[in-house]
Amino acid sequence: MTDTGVKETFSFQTEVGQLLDIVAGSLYSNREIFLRELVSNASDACDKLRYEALTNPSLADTVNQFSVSLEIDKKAKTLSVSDNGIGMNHDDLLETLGTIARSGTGAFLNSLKDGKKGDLGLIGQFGVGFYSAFMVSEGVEVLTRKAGEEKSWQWASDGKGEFTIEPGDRDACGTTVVLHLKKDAKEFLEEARVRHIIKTYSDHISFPVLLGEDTLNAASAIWTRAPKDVTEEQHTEFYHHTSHAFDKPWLTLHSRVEGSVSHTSLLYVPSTAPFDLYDAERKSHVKLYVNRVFISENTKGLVPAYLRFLRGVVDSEDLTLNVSREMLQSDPKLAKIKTALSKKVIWALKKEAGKAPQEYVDFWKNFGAILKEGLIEDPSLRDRLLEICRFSSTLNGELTSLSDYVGRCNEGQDAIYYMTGDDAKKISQSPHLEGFKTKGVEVLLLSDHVDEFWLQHITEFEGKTFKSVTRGATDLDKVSGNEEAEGDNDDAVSSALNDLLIAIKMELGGSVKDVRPSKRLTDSPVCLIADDGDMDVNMERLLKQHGQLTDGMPRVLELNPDHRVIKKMAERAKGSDAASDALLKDAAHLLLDQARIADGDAPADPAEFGRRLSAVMDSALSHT
Ligand SMILES: Nc1ncnc2c1ncn2[C@@H]1O[C@H](COP(=O)(O)OP(=O)(O)OP(=O)(O)O)[C@@H](O)[C@H]1O
Repeated sequence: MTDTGVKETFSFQTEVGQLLDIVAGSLYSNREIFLRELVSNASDACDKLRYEALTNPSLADTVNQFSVSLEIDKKAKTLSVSDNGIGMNHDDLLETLGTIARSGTGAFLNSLKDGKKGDLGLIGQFGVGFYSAFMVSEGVEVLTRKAGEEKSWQWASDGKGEFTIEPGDRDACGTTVVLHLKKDAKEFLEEARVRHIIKTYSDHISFPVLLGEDTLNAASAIWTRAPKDVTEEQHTEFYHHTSHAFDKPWLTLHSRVEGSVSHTSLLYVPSTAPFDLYDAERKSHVKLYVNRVFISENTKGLVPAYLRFLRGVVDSEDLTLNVSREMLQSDPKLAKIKTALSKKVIWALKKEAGKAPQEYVDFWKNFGAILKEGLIEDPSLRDRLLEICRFSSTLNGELTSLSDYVGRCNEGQDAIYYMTGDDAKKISQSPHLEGFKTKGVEVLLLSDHVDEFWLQHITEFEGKTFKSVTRGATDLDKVSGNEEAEGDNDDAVSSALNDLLIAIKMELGGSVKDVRPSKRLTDSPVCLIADDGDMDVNMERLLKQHGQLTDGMPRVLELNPDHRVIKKMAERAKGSDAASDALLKDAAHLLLDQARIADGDAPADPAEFGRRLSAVMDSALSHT
């Protein structure tokens, strides 16, 4: 849309309208945060201009001493926030101050839609940026001029559905936001109140925040201060500012590296999972600064995708300032910083896991699935990552490390047994685990999608191979365990079962790869397994879900020789002509469907399944 030079009226995007209704009507107790949001925007605008001016020489003379100025006018009952940053033109105003810019706001609205209406505490959790001005204002004006452009603009709204844009009058680039305070918000005309708010929430802003002649904040980039000089509160505020988060950082890593690529990093691990963690883009959120000049929010190549939960900043004086963001991404120095950061973070997590194991479990529940992507993507740090991984297992409800698992291995056990699936609880009840449980052999229960994939890359840990309990033969015989778990004698089993195995195999034909006696079952009659070298059952399910596979491969059906049903069927198969025994044939199909159902799949042919079930029940009832 282009400007007409006169006053134009626009409607807010529907979502903004909804948001403003909530914001304006809210009695949100923490409403002073509007000032933090406006100062934060002003500081971002200064950062943006400082960066633009680096690559655009025509902007050089717009770069002054950057600052954010507050002005209180008691008579007019206004509070203004001004900056000499990048400013906005007509299109910017339309695009940004009328629509939802920050993704967190969208998430906030969605959460209200999800039935949590009235839970206004969430405003604090998500932050609503510029629109929070309407918590305290009956009207807001924005006077702005974009750096490098001649025209100025005035945006105005009472927050009731519409806003206007008209030509304005401003002689330098930057933005002034004027708040016409509501009657119940006069406290924000008090200097002492304003000073206190800035000190509390905006002390970390690296530009001076001025009230008259006074600078209200420390005005030095927080990461440049000595770690011991930064308080926990200051970290929390900076974390909120830099990552638009509203929880507390779980872990703060502040350090300086001197060397071929010197850099300072101030990184935070959130205590709650950010909402975009599983977005397909897998964006990093660590800000890059070169010599205190803000370069970019999501620099590719600075932080590996598997550490995308990190927030904070990295500042290096050894990167070249006047190259484009794109060129910077392929700078080998950036790769060095990335490796150093990755090692540092993994090391710190390991330390934390040892120091506060319970808290580490909470961290793991939030970010473990993301961190495990590194097992695939970062072979150089794979071993260190494996050390800090935690897994559910059949031992108890607790998470375990691989070292602890290996420490508990039974005599003769040379494998780390695992089972993958969608849901840890469901997997834990799978028939495949019966033999392992009775024998007291621990099995890892892996329910993150990524598990199936890293297991393709990693075959062993501390000399023990990873082995799926749903694939290939079990080698449980070699493992010592609870005596009662030892199966019946094998020879007797094979002679009694042989005819049944052949009969079932003939009846099921190509729908199974083989039919074999099982060593992993104790309670259930059957289960399906993948043959050695075939794709694991869960992997096949995942690929099908993602449309990358249409037909699965036939599986091996394992029968429990000690199960009553199997024993009876074996007797029957011996005594009669199995090929013409309708009941035996139906039972063979039912067993296959039973195994499929136990895996969470549907019977191959539901109609036939129903018919066979009725036939078998009819027969059973007729004989009792
Ligand atoms: N003082 C300002 N100078 C220049 N642009 C501004 C200023 N204040 C706001 N804006 C523009 O308005 C947009 C919306 O601001 P808002 O605070 O609602 O969200 P945001 O700051 O973009 O959120 P996020 O920082 O999460 O991206 C900003 O992205 C920016 O483009």
